[in-house]
Amino acid sequence: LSLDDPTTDPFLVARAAADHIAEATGIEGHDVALVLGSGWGGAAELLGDVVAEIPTNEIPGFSKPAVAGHVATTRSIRIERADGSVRHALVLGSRTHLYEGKGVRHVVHGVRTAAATGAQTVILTNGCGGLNLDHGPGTPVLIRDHINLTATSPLEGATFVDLTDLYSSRLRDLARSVDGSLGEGVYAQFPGPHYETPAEVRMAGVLGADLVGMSTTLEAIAARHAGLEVLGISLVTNLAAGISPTPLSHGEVIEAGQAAGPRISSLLAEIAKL
Ligand SMILES: Nc1nc2[nH]c(I)nc2c(=O)[nH]1
Repeated sequence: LSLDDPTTDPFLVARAAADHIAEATGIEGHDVALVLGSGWGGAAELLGDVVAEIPTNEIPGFSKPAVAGHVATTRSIRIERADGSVRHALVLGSRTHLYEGKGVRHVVHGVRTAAATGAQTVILTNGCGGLNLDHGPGTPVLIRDHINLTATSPLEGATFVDLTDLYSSRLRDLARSVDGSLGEGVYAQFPGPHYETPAEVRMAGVLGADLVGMSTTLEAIAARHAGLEVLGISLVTNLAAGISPTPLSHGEVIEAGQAAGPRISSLLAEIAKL
């Protein structure tokens, strides 16, 4: 059963992955899945008790992490809600970017696996470049809609899927009930791995984008196709190329991401508990 074999049904691999997760964590079904992008790493611990932590590369369909030595783990977290009910969150340990060249099936395997575990909701987070000066580095922004500039799709064959309200307005309202100051934006995914030129950033702005990144849109499409309700949140880690009058230092970008860590981690934990 390999995603790289075109004759393999990718949903069978997701099923095998979900069965492995149930067996390895002892949790039969998960309710919500989280994909933690750059800057969002601290959220898992605030969600609740880590019931189980398993090596991601032992789950069918998840290949070895790109970064040698970094053992990505997938965690099952028990969320106790205010009304005393319990939900299980699956925090996917690794994200495959399109630019890794492993193929789009790998990019969306995590969300397909999440759906196969029984999750009804997926929260996709990422780090991105911002086009608006009022959403500077360190600002979390709710994704209202996306522009997929990857020229590809995770769906195969005549799989026509409506993407209206892809980024659930219900979940965006819930997120704002946690933090009313949260803004919204349109996220454009470029293939990467290079960053945009100032001209490409200007183009993205003309097209209506507020945020530019290299992930999320393909995962969101696959999540919707798999029946998941989607919430997307970006952390503006830097102003996109050409937006800042003064070139941003890398140190400032790292510092802004780290400074935002505690705030966005507690924000995400509060939202996931709803
Ligand atoms: N495409 C794109 N992706 C990003 N990821 C991060 I963090 N910053 C950027 C950015 O400026 N552009």
